[in-house]
Parts: sequence; C-alpha cells; structure tokens
Amino acid sequence: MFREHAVRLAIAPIAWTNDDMPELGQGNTFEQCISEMALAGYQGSEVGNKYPRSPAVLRRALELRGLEIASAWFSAYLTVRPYEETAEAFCIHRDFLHEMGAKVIVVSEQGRSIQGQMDTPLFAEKPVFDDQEWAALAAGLGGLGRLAAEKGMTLVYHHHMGTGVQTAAEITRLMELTDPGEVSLLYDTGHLAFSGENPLEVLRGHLPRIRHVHLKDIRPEVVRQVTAEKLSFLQAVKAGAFTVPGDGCIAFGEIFAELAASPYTGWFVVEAEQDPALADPLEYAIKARRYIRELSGL
Ligand SMILES: O=C1C[C@@H](O)[C@H](O)[C@@H](O)C1=O
Ligand SMILES: [Co+2]
Repeated sequence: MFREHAVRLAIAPIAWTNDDMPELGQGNTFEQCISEMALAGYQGSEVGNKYPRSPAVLRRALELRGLEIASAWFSAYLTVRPYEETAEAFCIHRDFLHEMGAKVIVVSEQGRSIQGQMDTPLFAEKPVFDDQEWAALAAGLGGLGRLAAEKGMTLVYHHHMGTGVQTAAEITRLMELTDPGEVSLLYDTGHLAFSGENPLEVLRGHLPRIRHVHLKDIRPEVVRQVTAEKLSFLQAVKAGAFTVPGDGCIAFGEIFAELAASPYTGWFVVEAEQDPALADPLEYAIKARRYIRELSGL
C-alpha cells in the first residue's frame, strides 16, 4: 500500500513509562522499553523520561537494537511567557534531536493547558484562546519554525486534549494563521477521536501540512465515562481512554489508504498511553504491529 521506504514505523515509550504521570511504569527500565520495541518489530522511538540525555550513550543503546529517534515532545509557553524563554529551551531540544538524527520537532502549546492537572474536568475546562493568545501563538511558532529550519528540521504542531488547540476548528485556525514553510502539523488520531472529531476528515482537510503521525486509538465506552463523570485528562488515561490502533473504534484502513495515496513521507508513531500494570506494553506493541501490517502492509 505504501511506497517503498516512504513511511517507517516507530513506537512511543509512553506505554512503558508515562512522562505525564511518572508513577505509571516506574519499574520499567529504559533498556526493557527499547528492547521490547525492537522485539515487537519497530524501527524507531520517541524520547521518554528515562532515556539517557547524552546523544552518544543514547545512540549506542538504540543502535544495538536497530532503532532510531523519530522525534520528541517540546512544551511551548508562547501565550504566557516571553518568546525568548521558549526559544532558548527550544534550541537546546532542537540541537539534541538534531544530533540524534531526527527531522521533525513535536511542539505543543502548554499555556493555560489542563492536560497535566489531575482533577480538572477535561471537556468543561479546556482553555479557549482569545485573539491576543492566537496572535502570540502563531508568531511564536513561526519563530520556532525558523529556528528548526536553521538545522534543516521541521516543526510539527501537536494538537492535544485539554489545550487551546484541540478541536478541528482550532487546528484549522492555527494552520490558517501560520506559514506552511514554518509550521507543519502532527496528526494524532487518538486526540481527534477523543475530542469528538472525525480523524479522516481532519486528515483530508490538512494533508499537505501533515509531516508527522501519532497512531492512537480510543475506547469509546471509556471516553463516554470521562464525559459523564467529568474526569481529567490524566484520569482518562488511567481509566484506559487510549489504546493501540486496532483495539479501539477508529477505522484505520481509510486513514492508511488516504496517507498511502498522498506524498507523505516520514514516521508513523504508535503512541498509546495506558497503565502498564493493566496493559502489558510488549503485548500491546505486538498487537499494534500486527494490525498495522495486516491493514497497510507496513
Ligand atoms: O504525543 C503525546 C505526548 C504525551 O506526553 C501526551 O500527553 C500524549 O497524549 C501525546 O499524544
Ligand atoms: Co501524540
């Protein structure tokens, strides 16, 4: 289905150790995590909180297992702090990823975000940016995008539950406010479905801007519970709102077909944060690997 070498498959360490809730998977080591990624048949990984920060040490551990770094998350605060503060932290992150050979940098605006707040209801309390915040975000992302380009890299914006860029309308607004040469889009199927959007429609609407993909599925019955019980994002994750592709309700066949027919090249990253005590990360990594192979030939 996909052109040869167009797309490579990675998996995020968040199923083994969760950056948003380090108590999840506390006992899982870095070595176990990357060994199991390789064992399950993945070619790449994103960077988690247990990964060595020395590029030489990290590279050796990954090379032993045939893995590469696809990218890593960066929290921006462009709507609430001076641009220079975010830009300084961004350059450190960019340089680390550049040394690791990554081509894209995942950025998410965390100004007024509730994604890390354990008791804040997800749907009722998400931030809604005013015109000034949109302007600061768009201008700041443009600046970060130019900094990424200095190293031949691309900024990919991660829309996310509980943030100011969550819904399809907010994604469209951000894409309209930013220059395609500076700001690209990360397409995360799970966050779109969780937010009540149609992931296929968003894909069709923004395909030329999409330069990185996170493959996540949702358990619809848990998402309904999150809404009814006014749970937070972190409570939702603990309750099992997310799972791997093929284990939830998203129709990935149409999504893969659309991407395969497009000029998309780059990584697909399986990213399904669950409580590792309830969902064995290796078992779910293998489940996703098999499902993606059956559906797309990847
Ligand atoms: O890409 C991601 C990184 C995580 O830290 C985040 O909370 C998760 O939901 C996600 O999509
Ligand atoms: Co994601």
